[in-house]
Amino acid sequence: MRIELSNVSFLYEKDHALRDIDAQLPSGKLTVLCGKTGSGKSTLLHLLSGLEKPSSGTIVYSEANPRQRIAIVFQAPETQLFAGSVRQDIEYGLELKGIPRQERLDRTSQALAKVGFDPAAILDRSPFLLSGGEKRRVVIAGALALEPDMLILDEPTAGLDPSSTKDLLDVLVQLRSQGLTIVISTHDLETFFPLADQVMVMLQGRTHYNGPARELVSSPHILESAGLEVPAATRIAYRLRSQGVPVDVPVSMDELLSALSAHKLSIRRKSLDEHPDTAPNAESGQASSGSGGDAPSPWEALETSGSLLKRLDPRAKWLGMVILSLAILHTSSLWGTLASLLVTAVILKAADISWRKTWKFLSPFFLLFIFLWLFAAVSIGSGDVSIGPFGLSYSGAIKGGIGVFGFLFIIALGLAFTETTSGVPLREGFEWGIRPLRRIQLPTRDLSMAVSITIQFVPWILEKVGQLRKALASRGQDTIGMRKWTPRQISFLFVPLLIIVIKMGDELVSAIESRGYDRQAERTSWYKLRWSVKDTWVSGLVATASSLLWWFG
Ligand SMILES: Nc1ncnc2c1ncn2[C@@H]1O[C@H](COP(=O)(O)OP(=O)(O)OP(=O)(O)O)[C@@H](O)[C@H]1O
Repeated sequence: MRIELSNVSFLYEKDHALRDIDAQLPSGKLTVLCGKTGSGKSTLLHLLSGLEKPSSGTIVYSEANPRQRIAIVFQAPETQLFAGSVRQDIEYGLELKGIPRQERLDRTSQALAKVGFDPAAILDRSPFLLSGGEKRRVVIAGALALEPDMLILDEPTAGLDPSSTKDLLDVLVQLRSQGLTIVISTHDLETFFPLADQVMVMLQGRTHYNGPARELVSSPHILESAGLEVPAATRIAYRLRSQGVPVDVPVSMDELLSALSAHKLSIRRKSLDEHPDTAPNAESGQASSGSGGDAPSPWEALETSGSLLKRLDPRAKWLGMVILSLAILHTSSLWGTLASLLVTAVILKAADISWRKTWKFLSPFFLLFIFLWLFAAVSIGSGDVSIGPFGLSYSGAIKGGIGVFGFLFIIALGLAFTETTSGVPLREGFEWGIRPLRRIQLPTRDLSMAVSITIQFVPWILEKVGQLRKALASRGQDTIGMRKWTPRQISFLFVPLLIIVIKMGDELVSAIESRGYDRQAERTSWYKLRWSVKDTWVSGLVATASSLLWWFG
């Protein structure tokens, strides 16, 4: 499959992740995509696979139905495994395509063999209990079982040991020789340059270079100006050339070694003092001590810039959040709901959060809230309108609607709060608020830590849900919206999500313990709470708005 991109740009919210990309990905070739972190590689892969649409520009595929013909393997393999056994996991995509049972099993076994497994030994194992390298190969087998025309791999060697990496490279070389078009995003230039038919270097969302790897290593300044390290073999070759050894610039260490075998090298020993590279670096000895004197802590530096809400003292935000939430919950009229909507909108604007982001954040709650709304409006037997055995009451519908919208506004306020307050200020502010409870022996410090971690977990979990949805969609689901998903597919989201959350919780506990967390010991805070005039003004405004809502809403 051949792909042609013309003038392709992509925006997340308001920020450009890709700008004006023009490129061709030739059929049956292996293209390596590299660039510094954040340069737009993963975004480009999502566009190529059809999981995202360009904000502008066009992507033309040489075949019809590209979504069905392109398989993508994302960065973290654990986000793509969801079934109880390796076999079920790989067969999932085939089931969606309506492939009969026996053919499914044959294709699954063949795909597992292609990535170096003994199918009989692994088919019934739980994918969650495999090692990182094995999980990655199972995910690739799942992609290959779909018999795609193009395979896209995002960081396939990250976290793999050298022998697993070599196994993976052998698989890729074999697949390319069978005509598969392969696109790989990677930071591992040493490993993939020797394989690449074409290299695309990304820089700040643009194509910085597009051409053969050999030309790229012949002009190492291109890699350097993109913030990438020139591969070791290339650097050694340049050093040798500068010292009079006539070697061609290689794309791999093997190539360099075989070029060197033609030369008789005599290595002159230099004393250490002659080496500028090994001279002690006076500046490096002056690393910052961390105590920093009056220098602001990392959190303080972060929170003195950005939106108005970001610059407020966390105590002002906690107070505002609590009194506004109480006032919103107290409203009982449609006017009160409209006023709450207005206040929430103003706060979201002050937090610089777009409507699109708010909508995306709230949408997972809609189903639950519609159910709660119906629950408030519908009763058995009585009501203003009868539908079979059920009755619909207008007053119940209005009361339920007011309550449901109130909760949605409070969740949106929570979004504004967590988006503008990082972990430490959030915890310090909360701890300050509940400090009086220490007198009744309440463990306020543990409580504030638990609350701050839990609050920060919410956006993280939503992001994981998004990744899992994309992983399922990449197996052949036609839409990445939730509406066309069956309950079984939705249930597939929960097992891996639960595993990810439990694993994250476990790692968090180990991290806290390994840092010597002692509940009794006094703590030195990195972050100083500072109340300013602006906090007083904003708190006054929020208190006035909350009082008006309370009395007139
Ligand atoms: N879901 C998102 N919402 C908002 N911005 C995003 C999102 N995902 C990525 N970005 C931004 O888009 C830009 C490109 O990100 P992308 O993940 O494509 O880079 P990358 O080159 O793949 O990075 P890495 O090598 O670290 O994986 C970055 O500035 C990133 O912060």
